[in-house]
Amino acid sequence: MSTTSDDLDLFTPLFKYFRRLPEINCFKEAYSIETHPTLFEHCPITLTIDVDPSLGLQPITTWSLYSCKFSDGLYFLSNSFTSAGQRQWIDRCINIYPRQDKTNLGDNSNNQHLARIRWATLGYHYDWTNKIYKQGDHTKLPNELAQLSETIVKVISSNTNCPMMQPEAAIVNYYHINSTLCAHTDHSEYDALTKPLISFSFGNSAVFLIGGHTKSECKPSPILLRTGDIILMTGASRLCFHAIPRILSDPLLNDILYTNMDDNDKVCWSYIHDKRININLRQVYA
Ligand SMILES: O=C(O)CCC(=O)C(=O)O
Ligand SMILES: [Fe+2]
Repeated sequence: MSTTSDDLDLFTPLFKYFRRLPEINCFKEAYSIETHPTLFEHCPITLTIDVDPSLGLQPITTWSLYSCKFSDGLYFLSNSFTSAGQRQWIDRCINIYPRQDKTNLGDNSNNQHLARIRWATLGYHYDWTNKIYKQGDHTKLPNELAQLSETIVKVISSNTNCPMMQPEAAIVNYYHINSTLCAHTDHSEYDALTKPLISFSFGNSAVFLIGGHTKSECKPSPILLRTGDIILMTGASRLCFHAIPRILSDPLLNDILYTNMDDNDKVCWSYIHDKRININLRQVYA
């Protein structure tokens, strides 16, 4: 069968390109406010609400919100976490969230297998084999995670046309330096597909590729995600193909996160210094 231009896969070649590109070039070529300022449109934040100090966030006046001109409905938010706040979220992802049985390892209640953890699900658990959520397969979404995503979505939606979202399911992804995440869309949220998906990055950096609704619709755009960055997928971007072709070792990570380490910080640093953690949250039901 011949391949027509309509079904030409534009995603995989770029995935392979970033998979192999020297790290220094990844930092230059993946879009960031510093390297590609014209691709981001600054959205002034006008809402001021009291933010619970336990969420590890900076005052809202310091947050920088941008809409991404290369992907309709995609928002990028930086400068919203304090360093101590990021350390606290990394600590939870290392010491609390993986201690349960909904992980790639099954039961990890004693956290003995942390080095081999790849994902943990919270709230409604995603069934990776059948690509569904089940009403009965549910544990409580940790309060602090629900509060964090509600706070951020509230601020973003008050300044954009992004709808509000009730967080019901979270996936925590753990990446080693050589890990990748293949191209996919997140479409299992039944009747909540008009609701945004929010995604937090901690630890080392990543190249995040976002393309179209099919792999052939458009060439994907590469975004640089660093520790503390947040992206929100809403509107057209909510159902776009995306992937992580590359984790990048961030030379500044120690300075950003772990100056003056106490004993617990040392444990966290020994894990995160060569990893990246992503937490993403979705509404599942209407
Ligand atoms: O690690 C990331 O930034 C993306 C994760 C993701 O796309 C997913 O879990 O569905
Ligand atoms: Fe995804």
